[in-house]
Amino acid sequence: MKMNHIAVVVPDVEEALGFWRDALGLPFGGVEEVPDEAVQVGFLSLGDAHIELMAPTTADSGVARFLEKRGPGMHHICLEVDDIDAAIEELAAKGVQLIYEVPRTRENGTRYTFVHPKSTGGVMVELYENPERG
Ligand SMILES: CC[C@@H](C(=O)O)C(=O)SCCNC(=O)CCNC(=O)[C@H](O)C(C)(C)COP(=O)(O)OP(=O)(O)OC[C@H]1O[C@@H](n2cnc3c(N)ncnc32)[C@H](O)[C@@H]1OP(=O)(O)O
Ligand SMILES: [Co+2]
Repeated sequence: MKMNHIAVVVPDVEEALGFWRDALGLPFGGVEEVPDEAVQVGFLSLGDAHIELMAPTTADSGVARFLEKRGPGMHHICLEVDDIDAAIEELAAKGVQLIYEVPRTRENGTRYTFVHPKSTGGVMVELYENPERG
């Protein structure tokens, strides 16, 4: 298992690049819309992991509520697993609450789910199926 990304909620991705790309100098991969999650995201490279900047695109999403309630800041960490179905089964059997019991699939084919913060002591954990997995 390895760290894939750390996600930061921001009001505006382009504006947040002023620090993460322009001041810190992290390579930026461009802005993408993720309609399934009602977010606009921008990934910046950090070694073989990433920073994911995330801005809500609707007012009634979990991310919008997070921004409303808590303001901008850390939203989740994303860990890579080799087999997301096995990981979900194993975690569920241990009483861990998964947000998507059936993994969602991103446009790039990456399958993912989230562990509810209530099961982790308050840190939302996203699980990505290792995109290099054969
Ligand atoms: C771009 C795609 C993908 C990627 O490729 O990386 C992404 O990263 S998409 C990221 C956005 N999508 C998600 O976050 C989906 C999973 N999240 C959810 O389904 C919801 O946000 C939630 C976690 C189930 C919360 O539901 P919500 O309807 O917002 O309820 P509340 O606002 O009442 O929150 C309940 C409870 O949980 C606390 N909370 C919410 N978000 C977080 C968080 N990120 N980290 C820690 N805690 C969080 C919230 O504070 C509430 O706690 P209490 O107030 O103590 O009840
Ligand atoms: Co993420």
